[in-house]
Amino acid sequence: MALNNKIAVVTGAVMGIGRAVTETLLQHGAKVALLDVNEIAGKNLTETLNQQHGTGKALFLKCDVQSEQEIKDTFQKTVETFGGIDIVCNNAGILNEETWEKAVSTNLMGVIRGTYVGMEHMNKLTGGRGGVIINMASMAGIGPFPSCPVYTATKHGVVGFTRAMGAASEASGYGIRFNVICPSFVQTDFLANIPEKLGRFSHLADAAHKLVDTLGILSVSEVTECFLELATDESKNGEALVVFPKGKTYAKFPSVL
Ligand SMILES: NC(=O)C1=CN([C@@H]2O[C@H](COP(=O)(O)OP(=O)(O)OC[C@H]3O[C@@H](n4cnc5c(N)ncnc54)[C@H](O)[C@@H]3O)[C@@H](O)[C@H]2O)C=CC1
Ligand SMILES: CCC(=O)/C=C/C=C\C[C@@H](O)/C=C/C=C/C=C\[C@@H](O)CCCC(=O)O
Repeated sequence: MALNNKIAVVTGAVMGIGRAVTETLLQHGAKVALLDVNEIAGKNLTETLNQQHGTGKALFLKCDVQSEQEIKDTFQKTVETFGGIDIVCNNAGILNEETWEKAVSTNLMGVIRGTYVGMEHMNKLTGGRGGVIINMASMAGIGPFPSCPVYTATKHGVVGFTRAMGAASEASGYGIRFNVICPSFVQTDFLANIPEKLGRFSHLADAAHKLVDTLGILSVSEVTECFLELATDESKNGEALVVFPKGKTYAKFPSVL
């Protein structure tokens, strides 16, 4: 699928990986709705992006992915502004083992909300034109991360949900591909103040930092390369693409049948 003239929604689009995905989409000729809770930074970034890529290419919409209504309203506004939705990147996520309910509501439920509302506009069975939904999980969605069990649970959930949606779409004829990206550590603000975010597991921060030293840290552009691959290769559906500084590979899962 070519990205030129496509319409994308990116959640958590104002910083880090989401910003990099947004900029990559714009560089490839797509229009992008940037959804984020950070309104000031979002409006400033969107003004800059429209100066760089042409007026009307980027649209900021304040949205907390914990709110079903805000997701519905901002996706609808995207359709009204740009004329449809072809690509959704459910990227917004947090790590906080103390306020773990918020992490579940953001990381897992936010992805489910964004997927289901995106489908309302994209599903070929209900008048949509199909497309691709790419969810942002983590290596912690593949292997258990001892310092953050709830974060691990949310990301395992995102991987399983996305793979199941890919299978459901193939069986149903939605015309939508569903894929998930599982990065190891990525150089963003997300990695700041980790011990405070680990709560009752803060005693495991040193081990986690040792893991960072062992695995290394990805740049956001290494993650956007994975996004581009999953977005444009129409053979990819139900895939989990794992990316480390040493390289990337499609996860293989045991068959239970
Ligand atoms: N940085 C890393 O080491 C890794 C990050 N990830 C995942 O990638 C995604 C993005 O992470 P980063 O860019 O590193 O984080 P970041 O903290 O740099 O950016 C996250 C963005 O999401 C927004 N956001 C947070 N909660 C939100 C909510 N409820 N509704 C809407 N927007 C919200 C923030 O305002 C921010 O703009 C997350 O899902 C994270 O779990 C996955 C693997 C590694
Ligand atoms: C200091 C870093 C930290 O404590 C938390 C980082 C949180 C966010 C980044 C996260 O999405 C990346 C996780 C990467 C995990 C890598 C490997 C896991 O599968 C843990 C494997 C542990 C093990 O098998 O020993």
